[in-house]
Amino acid sequence: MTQIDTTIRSIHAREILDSRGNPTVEAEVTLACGAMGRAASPSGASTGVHEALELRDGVIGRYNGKGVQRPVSLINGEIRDALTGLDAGGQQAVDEALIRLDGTANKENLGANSTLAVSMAVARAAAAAAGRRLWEYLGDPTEPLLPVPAMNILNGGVHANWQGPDFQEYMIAPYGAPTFAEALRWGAEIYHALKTLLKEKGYSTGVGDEGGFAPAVSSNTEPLDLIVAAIERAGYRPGQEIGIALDPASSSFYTDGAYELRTEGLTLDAAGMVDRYRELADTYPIVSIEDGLAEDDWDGWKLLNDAIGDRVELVGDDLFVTNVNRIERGIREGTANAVLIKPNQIGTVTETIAAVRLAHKNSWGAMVSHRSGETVDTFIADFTVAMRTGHLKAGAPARGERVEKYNQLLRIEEEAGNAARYAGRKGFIR
Ligand SMILES: C=C(OP(=O)(O)O)C(=O)O
Ligand SMILES: [Mg+2]
Repeated sequence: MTQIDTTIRSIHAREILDSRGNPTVEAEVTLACGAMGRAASPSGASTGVHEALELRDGVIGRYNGKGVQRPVSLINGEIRDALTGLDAGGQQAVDEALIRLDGTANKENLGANSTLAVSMAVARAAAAAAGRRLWEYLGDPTEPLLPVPAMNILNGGVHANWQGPDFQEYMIAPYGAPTFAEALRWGAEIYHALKTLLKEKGYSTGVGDEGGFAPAVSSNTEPLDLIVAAIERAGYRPGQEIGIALDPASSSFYTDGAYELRTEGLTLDAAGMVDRYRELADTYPIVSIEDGLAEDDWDGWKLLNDAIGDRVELVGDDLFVTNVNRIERGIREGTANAVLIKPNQIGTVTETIAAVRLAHKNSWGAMVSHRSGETVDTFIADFTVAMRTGHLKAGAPARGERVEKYNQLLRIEEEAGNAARYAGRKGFIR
């Protein structure tokens, strides 16, 4: 049998638009055997200061400085030159070449948007050459684990232009469903029930960046009451069948030791925020809180983990930025019990896998995540199944760039057939 030649023959990048109408980078990698992989980098709005650099042109004029001509020409130049001739089947070696070429800890020379698009496209091309689906190629095809979708049905913070609550994301997690397909259906039904409820109450049903509604509520708890009512109206049991996950994204309302809850006219310190979260966890079926404290408030995080870490998943996003060095510190100091996994925070598939593995090795949760600025790229859906993370967040069960991830998971569940398992409540480890 002739060996399939997976040598990288050509790499091409172009500028495309993301879901916010901002330019982003798409890369195509073609192999000697003719197989091709295409992938696009997403982009955050509430980005952590410790994330790897997202390289943009910075010149006012073209897309108001948000252009990506530089990353595009880096891929079509230096990156193509360095990677051409390497074996796409060796993902780690290809990613190491990217890391070496960049030469900084934070992808400051090439930009994580450049490296990630290429890294993901390499994996796709290699999977295509091997005649395997991406989730099979990236993981163990005999153990596909379909994640609980944490669906963001009510948007606040910067994702709603500060018109809604201070907390950025209110998500529903249908862990009681028997399959992923059912979980998605339940979520969509609750989304529609919430829309009806909002209309009845005279709220706007306009949506934020991730497709959730963005009503001008008067507190950060009102969305929780609305969501519990929507769950019940759709015929499901809050707590038993559907959990609630929060991402306050608190770095965005934190300055110098003070958390400013503008909606409620209240300023709290870390201990005040911890009391608040404890109360919320006592009152509502909250299974997960992401970025409850700010990105460098390690002491505040520890307080929170000591207070409710035994019963609520506490996920570090801006705190850990998918970076093994920061995750290691978190594990050492006991500041959280889970990590959010965003591939573009670190910039290669291999480094993203390392972050998931480190979390799992320490019995921490790993929740894979989209960005608020997305494309229809579905890499994270396959990645979640392959890494068996048990949960992922990809926005509302509405809007093309969000549902495309969920729709891909429907395809995967079907492809996996009898081998498919739905993570259910175990998707949230606590
Ligand atoms: C998805 C998120 O938002 P962004 O992409 O804007 O960082 C988040 O904070 O988890
Ligand atoms: Mg977050």
